[in-house]
Amino acid sequence: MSAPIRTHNLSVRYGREVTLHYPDLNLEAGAALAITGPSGSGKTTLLHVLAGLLRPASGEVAYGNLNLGAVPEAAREAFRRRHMGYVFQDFHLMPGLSALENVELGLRVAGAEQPRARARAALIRLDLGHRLNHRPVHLSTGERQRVAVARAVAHGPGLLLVDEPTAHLDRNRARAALELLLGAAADLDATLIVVTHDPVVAEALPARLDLGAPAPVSRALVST
Ligand SMILES: Nc1ncnc2c1ncn2[C@@H]1O[C@H](COP(=O)(O)OP(=O)(O)OP(=O)(O)O)[C@@H](O)[C@H]1O
Repeated sequence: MSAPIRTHNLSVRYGREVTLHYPDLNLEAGAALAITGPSGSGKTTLLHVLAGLLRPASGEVAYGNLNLGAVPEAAREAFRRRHMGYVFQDFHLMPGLSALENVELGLRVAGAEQPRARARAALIRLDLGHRLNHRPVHLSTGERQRVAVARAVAHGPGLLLVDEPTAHLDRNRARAALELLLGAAADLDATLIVVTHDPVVAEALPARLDLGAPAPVSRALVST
């Protein structure tokens, strides 16, 4: 289920010293947005707020008719598990589990049926059929990333949140990672939000929110 995303008046506070204020977002269902800005401008923090992993000090995040901050934590978590996929910058794979088990675990947590078969299918779709039983330590960085993407998309989320997808990759692999994400989002008809320092990634997405600009730089689908 992909839904429009709207934020209003968002701010986040870390202790007394750091307060981050965000421009309002207004994304149509199925949009693709790059969040850019200098180090420390609050990109990852915004992704965490959009995922419901971090409570803002003020403001609202709404997915369609659901106001994420207004529902109890259990409902927020259930929504996150069913409808969101998150690819962390350093992947957050379980080191003791194989590629297949990592993706399967994500599906079990999401409450999906036939988690093993679906995990296998997701990995095969991402050309990892020959790495199903390898643990992360025995995979290349690009392969680990594909496992992380497979885990994020296998349950069919309507929203895919991705943090620095090309940070660890050379130019060719970065392009492949970008195509992988765009393809996965298109397959799912999902909204894609990507935090990135990489101009190639930012240019490939139709909408951009630049947190470092004096006033937010808006392209299609982002309103302030
Ligand atoms: N858990 C935390 N406790 C205190 N301050 C934090 C915490 N997480 C982030 N910050 C601060 O909030 C600000 C924004 O951090 P954030 O990681 O969101 O920025 P970013 O734009 O993603 O940076 P980078 O590009 O370096 O990853 C920074 O000043 C950072 O030091």
